[in-house]
Amino acid sequence: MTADVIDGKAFAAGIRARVAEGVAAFKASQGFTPGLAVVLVGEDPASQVYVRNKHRQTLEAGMESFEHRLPADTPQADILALVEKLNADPAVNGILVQLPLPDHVDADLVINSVSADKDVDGFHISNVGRLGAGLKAMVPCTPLGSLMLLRDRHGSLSGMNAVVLGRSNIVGKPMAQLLLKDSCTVTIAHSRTKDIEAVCRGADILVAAVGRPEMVRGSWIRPGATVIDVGINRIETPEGKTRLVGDVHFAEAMEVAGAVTPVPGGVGPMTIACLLANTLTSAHRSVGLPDPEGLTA
Ligand SMILES: NC(=O)C1=CN([C@@H]2O[C@H](COP(=O)(O)OP(=O)(O)OC[C@H]3O[C@@H](n4cnc5c(N)ncnc54)[C@H](OP(=O)(O)O)[C@@H]3O)[C@@H](O)[C@H]2O)C=CC1
Ligand SMILES: Nc1nc(=O)c2c([nH]1)NC[C@@H]1CN(c3ccc(C(=O)N[C@@H](CCC(=O)O)C(=O)O)cc3)C=[N+]21
Repeated sequence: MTADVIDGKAFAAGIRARVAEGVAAFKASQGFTPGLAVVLVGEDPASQVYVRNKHRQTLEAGMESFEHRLPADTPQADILALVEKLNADPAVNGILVQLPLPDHVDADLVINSVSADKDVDGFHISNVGRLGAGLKAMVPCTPLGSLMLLRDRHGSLSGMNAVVLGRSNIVGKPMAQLLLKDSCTVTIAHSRTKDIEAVCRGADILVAAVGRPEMVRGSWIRPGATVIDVGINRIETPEGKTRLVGDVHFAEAMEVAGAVTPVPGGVGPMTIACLLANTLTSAHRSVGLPDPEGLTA
């Protein structure tokens, strides 16, 4: 049997179209345009591509995009001063500080200096706490996008066994919180997990976010399971070129799973679409409008 390929690219385009409609309605009723500010420190080439894509898609959704590129040796105080300025700017509804930050910068300090209401990444400690406590929060984009794909496929996730591979603050932990909120039975596996293959084989839903190219083999997957591959790994081919692969061995997964997200074209585009969705949500909340329909967790 061959698994279904979950088309994250197409799904993300649909989300962006809905965001664009929401932005148009927001402008008409409120008389101003929602805006997203992105702060990039340093010249990491992968980050540059990603930031450029975000900029283009933000404009396509009808929002304002403010890019702030700072040199890698920018003092921490200057970064904090920029964030303060963006916090106070009424034209800015969402703020994203691209990670990783250079070593001389305290990333936690910078993340928590962003106003929690404008924290469209959902990384601020009060959003982390709010999500954990089941309160209204800004939800991290990658887990939110993954959840949307799962809900689209299954409707209700209630009672399903979900295994999240990876326990980072930006993907693994918030993913587990969202699955728990949707009444899955959630297991979080990580580098110290014993017999990780057997743990994964118990999953109806397997979310891989480890950053290890093709670590999840076909034998790790329960027949018919839904596999969400968050990993983005650039590897060298035998011909000396590079290509992107996920944390899941795609060809093997296709033989066993019920559905698999590809890399590229799976979770990645959903992350950016959810960033735009979160920015619209933040604009709604800033003026006391109800959350936009179908774009939140
Ligand atoms: N598609 C998208 O939009 C995004 C994709 N990514 C990608 O997702 C992947 C994960 O990112 P991120 O969460 O930031 O990564 P981190 O490096 O922060 O976390 C990786 C996690 O995987 C666990 N892990 C590492 N090696 C193993 C192993 N051999 N066995 C079991 N667990 C292991 C680590 O365990 P421990 O805690 O024990 O060390 C850790 O919890 C990366 O490929 C990244 O590029 C990230 C963000 C967005
Ligand atoms: N504050 C912050 N928030 C983030 O959300 C954040 C971050 N920092 N730092 C880096 C990671 C990584 N990330 C990706 C988003 C989209 C794609 C994406 O669109 N990928 C395309 C392909 C891209 C390509 O071809 O290189 C795809 O999978 O189809 C990838 C990676 C967000 N991150």
